[in-house]
Amino acid sequence: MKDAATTAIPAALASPEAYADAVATAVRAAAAYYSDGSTALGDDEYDALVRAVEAYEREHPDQVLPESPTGKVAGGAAVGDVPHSTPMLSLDNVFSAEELESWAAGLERRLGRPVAAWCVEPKLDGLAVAAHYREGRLYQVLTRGDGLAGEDITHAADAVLGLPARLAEPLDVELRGEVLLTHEQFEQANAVRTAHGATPFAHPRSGAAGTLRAKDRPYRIELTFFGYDAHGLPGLGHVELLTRLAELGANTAASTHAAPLRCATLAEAEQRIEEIAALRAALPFGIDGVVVKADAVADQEAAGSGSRAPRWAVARKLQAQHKVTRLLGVEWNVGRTGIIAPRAVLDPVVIDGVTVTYATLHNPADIERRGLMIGDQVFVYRAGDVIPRVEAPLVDERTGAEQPIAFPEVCPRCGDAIDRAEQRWRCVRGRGCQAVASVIYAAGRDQLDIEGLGGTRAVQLVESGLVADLADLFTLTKEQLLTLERMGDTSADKLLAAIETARTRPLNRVFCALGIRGTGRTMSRRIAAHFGSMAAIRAADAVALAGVDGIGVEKAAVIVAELAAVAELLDRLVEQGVGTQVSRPVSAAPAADVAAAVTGTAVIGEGVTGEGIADEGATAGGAAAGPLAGKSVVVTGSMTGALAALSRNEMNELIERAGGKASSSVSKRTSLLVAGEKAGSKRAKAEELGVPISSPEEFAVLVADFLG
Ligand SMILES: NC(=O)c1ccc[n+]([C@@H]2O[C@H](COP(=O)([O-])OP(=O)(O)OC[C@H]3O[C@@H](n4cnc5c(N)ncnc54)[C@H](O)[C@@H]3O)[C@@H](O)[C@H]2O)c1
Ligand SMILES: [Zn+2]
Repeated sequence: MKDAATTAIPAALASPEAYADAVATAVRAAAAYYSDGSTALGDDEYDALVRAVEAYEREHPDQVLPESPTGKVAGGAAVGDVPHSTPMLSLDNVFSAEELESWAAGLERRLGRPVAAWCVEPKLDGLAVAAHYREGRLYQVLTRGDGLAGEDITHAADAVLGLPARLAEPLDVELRGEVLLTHEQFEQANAVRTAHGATPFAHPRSGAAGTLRAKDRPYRIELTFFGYDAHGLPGLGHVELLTRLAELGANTAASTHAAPLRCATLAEAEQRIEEIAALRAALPFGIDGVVVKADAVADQEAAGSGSRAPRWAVARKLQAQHKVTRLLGVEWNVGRTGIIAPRAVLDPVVIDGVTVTYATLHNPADIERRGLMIGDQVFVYRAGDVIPRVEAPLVDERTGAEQPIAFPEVCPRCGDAIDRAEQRWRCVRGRGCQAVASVIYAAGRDQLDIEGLGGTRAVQLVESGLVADLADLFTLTKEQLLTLERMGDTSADKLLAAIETARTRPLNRVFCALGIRGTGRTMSRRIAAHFGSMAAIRAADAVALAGVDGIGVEKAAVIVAELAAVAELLDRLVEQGVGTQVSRPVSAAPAADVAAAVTGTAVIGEGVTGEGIADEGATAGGAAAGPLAGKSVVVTGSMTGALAALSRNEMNELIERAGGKASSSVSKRTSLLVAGEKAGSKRAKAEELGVPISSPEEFAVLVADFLG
């Protein structure tokens, strides 16, 4: 698990002025945060700032400013006028396993004995409320406020799911817990708000805060309650208390995948923290940490509480999933089906350990609803592997220099008209929009290598209606070609011959020609060698694809989806006998000779199904044996001698046919560097690491059998 607050921690505060500045910044941020969430600081930055302030105050106790946020619930920024029965406290934070261990050691020193048991539960990212029941009926709900007194928000209670108006038993109790908007409730809330002409919430927590405090809204927004504390149910350990809350009819985190767990040792607790952190992206609501509590009442009472936080519980913070950054621009990309999708270009920002540069904006209507402008400070959300998204602009932070976002007038790829009938805009050509681009790509040297099929011809073929996709190329007749302008007898014959040659290109080239996202030349070679036939690739699910070296679960899912989108094209290619070759000797000879050489290699027929193919394919792909078996080979510089005519891609294919693995960078694990003329830094690196180096001529001898 990545540790929180590793980014943007301010340097230690060096002077009273720097300290005063930091305090002022934190106070401003907290005021914004607890009112409407419009703070320009991410939680990580805020926490780092407060830690710097704390460190300074430890060194200079005489200089502590009265407005300092340290030691106060809500950093002193929230208020209330209804006193609480007992203070509603905050939680102390730890940011790493080491800090958690030293916190636990401190607690056990204070107790003078080991903690009897721990409870580990999600830290729900909403706001704390106290719900008062008399004879089992809910009569008052309060916010945390400054911890001593809160605001009365009873009016909002009936929109809070999981907070029953009536308990299962007629008790006088006070339930405490978190109110939040689940991801789904957040989306619904913003849909409802924009439908009413209101600005969308910047993120779920500020949405929950705003919703609880608002009165007389013309629409209803549902929220969710998670109970984790109570007054009036004495003598129960924490896990027992949670069970009791559920019995009474309140929702608790026990109803989720990240259920609270009682752990006998701190090691077990740490493991549960990891588990909950790993579940984070999949949970239907936001969490900003994991809470560790001493479970036993005796331990809790003996430890007691400070003015800001209990001593028997601590929050292990996770990195924030919302960050503020600047919207630098908007790009418009045209998808395979002609959908024109806007994408935000961001000032790069690290979210949960990953640098985010682009974020989805869904569709043009979405941009308008959110009222985004270029140059805006925006909230960006990223959870796990999902595509980051822009949630909302920080309107208060505008300087006046922001520019409106320009929407395209015509299709940014083909220049034809845009169909704006749906929320998602689309090029009027639909899939055809991409035809020219994809035909040119497919005909490229590293794909099908069809000579004479460059830009002008591709446009001509598509415009004439003869070719709508790759498969159509293989049904072209001479008569059809002769109808095209500037197409004579000879050029038609030449083009048809080049296409015939392309029909026998090995599977990896044909697969690469499809232009599936996430599968460049290297990945296409691996996929072809792994599956052995187009039919097997087409039948592969995400699990099977994830079995290919270098394809993770996430990428596998993308490839499966893309393959499904071109399934019909794949079938037509197979029907036409395209891509049924597994491998061929690479040759510097002209295309006609290559075609002749192909007949000597393994050919896997179409229509064969099942695992047999994959095995055969692996052998035919040469991965199992050969002079380079088990070796990782890097090529650099320009090739000479027998290898002179090979492109880098062909060199890589050669390496893999000879049993090796082609790689692009030199490391300790590199077995051999093939260094041609003008080899530079890779050669130096190989020398430094003691990696064997061979010349192109020596290498050609080594793999002579595979050269054709
Ligand atoms: N970005 C900003 O500008 C800014 C400004 C102020 C505060 N903040 C954020 O708010 C945090 C401080 O806020 P805080 O004082 O509300 O503390 P906190 O949110 O870090 O922790 C205490 C709160 O956690 C909640 N909580 C959630 N699940 C819980 C559980 N299972 N058991 C017990 N409590 C649970 C309760 O509401 C409790 O009051 C900061 O660490 C920072 O991340 C950010
Ligand atoms: Zn178009």
